[in-house]
Amino acid sequence: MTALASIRDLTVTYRRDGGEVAALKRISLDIIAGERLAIIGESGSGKSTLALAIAGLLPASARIEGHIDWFLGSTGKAGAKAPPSVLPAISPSRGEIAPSSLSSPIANVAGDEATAKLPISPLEGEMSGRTEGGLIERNPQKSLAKPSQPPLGGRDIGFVFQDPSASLDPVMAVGKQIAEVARTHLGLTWSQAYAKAKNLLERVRLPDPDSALRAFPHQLSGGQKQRVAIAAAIAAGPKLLIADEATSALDTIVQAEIVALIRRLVAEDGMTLLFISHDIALAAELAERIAVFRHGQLVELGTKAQIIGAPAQAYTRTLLDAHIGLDATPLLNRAGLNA
Ligand SMILES: Nc1ncnc2c1ncn2[C@@H]1O[C@H](COP(=O)(O)OP(=O)(O)OP(=O)(O)O)[C@@H](O)[C@H]1O
Repeated sequence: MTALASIRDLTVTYRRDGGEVAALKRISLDIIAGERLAIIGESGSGKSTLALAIAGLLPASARIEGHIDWFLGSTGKAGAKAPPSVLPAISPSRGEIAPSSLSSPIANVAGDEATAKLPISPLEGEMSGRTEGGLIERNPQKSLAKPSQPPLGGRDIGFVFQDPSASLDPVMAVGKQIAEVARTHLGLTWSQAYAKAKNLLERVRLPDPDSALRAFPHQLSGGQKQRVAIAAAIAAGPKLLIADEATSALDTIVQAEIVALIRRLVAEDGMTLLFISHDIALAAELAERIAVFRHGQLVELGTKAQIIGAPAQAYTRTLLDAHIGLDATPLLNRAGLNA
């Protein structure tokens, strides 16, 4: 097992109303290549902040300490020639990956500088010497590989947000939105990119992909829009797919269908999945490992069986106890649901 990303001592502090909010406190965590890792915790525990930090999408108001080493590997595209712009029509304010994410501000560099850390904070050199707080992963994956170049948002990392309406351009046909990602990152012609978009719409099981290509987001249901957002997120063949509360805005049946869809696509494309949810039952349906966050700290990390069957922390037990229906038949196992 090798790490895709190795997060060390990650601390994120937001400036707000003249004060500071510590959103993440010295998080150390490996994301293993090919795994499905769920991040769970109550509202405000820092889950989204972690996702944004990994994707290099934190706002300028965030102070970042610590570092993330990436190991995109030989099949990684870190060395590939990157086009100058990424998803030009999609802005971070609408919840998508933007040109600012061309490289993570918290990542190491390769080559001779492989062990050097990039400046990680607007207030440079703020590596904390504190040791208290946060759970350090017991058996972090020791990777002998040199860190690779930081990932390119939209190409190496696909991001699916909670609200598909906010992440899709309302005045652009969905086919073009997907094709644009493929064209930008894979260097395809428009006609090749549209063919890819159609194939992706088929893969995410949108009915009538030919007409769906020409549809605008408002003509689609919430679940269909999320399928389009997922298609756009995977259009460039990212190694890591981050789904941040990607099903929370959907009703329970559609939620289960989208979870099933994500699981299928991740398996088909060999992606690593970071699935962020406040819903421990949903996370348990999808994840192989679960990391439990509370108040910006990683309080427990283990396999699904460990976390669900024998949680070590009282907080994890509370989360489990609070979840009515965890023992019920998982929605995904019920008949009639389509991925
Ligand atoms: N842009 C921001 N500016 C200031 N504070 C922020 C910002 N984003 C998040 N926070 C604060 O950081 C803390 C962690 O927030 P975060 O959104 O990461 O938690 P979360 O676990 O994803 O919560 P939720 O499930 O409600 O989305 C919270 O106290 C939140 O208010």
